[in-house]
Amino acid sequence: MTQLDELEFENVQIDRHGPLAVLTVNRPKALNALNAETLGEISAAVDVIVEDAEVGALIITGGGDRAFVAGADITEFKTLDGVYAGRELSLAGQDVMHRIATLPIPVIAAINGFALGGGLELALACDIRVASTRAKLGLPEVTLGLLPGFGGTQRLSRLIGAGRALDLMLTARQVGAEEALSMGLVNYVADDVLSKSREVAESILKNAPIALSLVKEAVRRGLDTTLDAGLEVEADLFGLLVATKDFGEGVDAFLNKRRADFQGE
Ligand SMILES: C/C=C/C(=O)SCCNC(=O)CCNC(=O)[C@H](O)C(C)(C)COP(=O)(O)OP(=O)(O)OC[C@H]1O[C@@H](n2cnc3c(N)ncnc32)[C@H](O)[C@@H]1OP(=O)(O)O
Repeated sequence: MTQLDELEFENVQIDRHGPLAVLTVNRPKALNALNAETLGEISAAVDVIVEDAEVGALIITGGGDRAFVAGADITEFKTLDGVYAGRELSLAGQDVMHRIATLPIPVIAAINGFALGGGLELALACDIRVASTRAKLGLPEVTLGLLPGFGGTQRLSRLIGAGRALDLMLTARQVGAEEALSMGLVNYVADDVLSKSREVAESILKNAPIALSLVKEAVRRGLDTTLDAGLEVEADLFGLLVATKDFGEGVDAFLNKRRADFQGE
């Protein structure tokens, strides 16, 4: 099995800091635009991260000091011909975003600059978004005669509501970090986005890992169904957690006024 530390890619860099992995999309000359190679590398990296029991949280960020990710690589659009090729590109991008969204560990987008088009869609696939004060976020696909095809039409509407999402998608305007915060598009704004993301990750990592994973699952599955069905999912997952050793540890730690030592069991 490939180890995380052994991975070597052209456009993606993985760093490990104990239980925290940092995935950097690293094509600064193209503002980290997602060409096919980079999408494939992100996907491969995520596959290895999911297998690595030592990794408890992931931060995704962009290389260089200007961009998180400035979208899908527009230079590759020139070779797109026809409905079928367009649909395949969209499905391929959606698949990568889905892999990130369904990772069993918390994922934080450290948005260190432009997060446009597929770049914002990448951030939307993460659980928590931290934006730099210099960040610019938007879905400008209609300026190219496209729509956000890496999950943006669906995830943005679910996150901030259809009205706000349609405003961003139809005007193609870019919003700064403070406006993004006010509309719930990002969770935090910080000067040092990586350090803030690490701080958020560390506070998450104090908690029980299986509980974190099932919180994600409950929210994700609930968004795709009715309230009644979502409440069923919640009760099922709650039941599973009550059967974990970590639940016993958490309750015992509370009652004995000590810090819990969760093992992910
Ligand atoms: C399903 C998903 C669809 C999509 O994601 S569609 C794409 C959505 N994204 C966009 O439309 C954004 C495209 N980029 C821009 O509008 C601009 O860039 C910025 C506003 C982000 C920054 O502008 P400035 O400061 O003037 O920089 P610069 O000279 O345009 O960019 C530096 C280099 O980066 C390349 N680049 C930027 N974004 C992309 C991209 N999305 N695809 C391919 N290349 C990109 C440029 O071309 C250029 O390169 P060079 O130095 O060789 O001229």
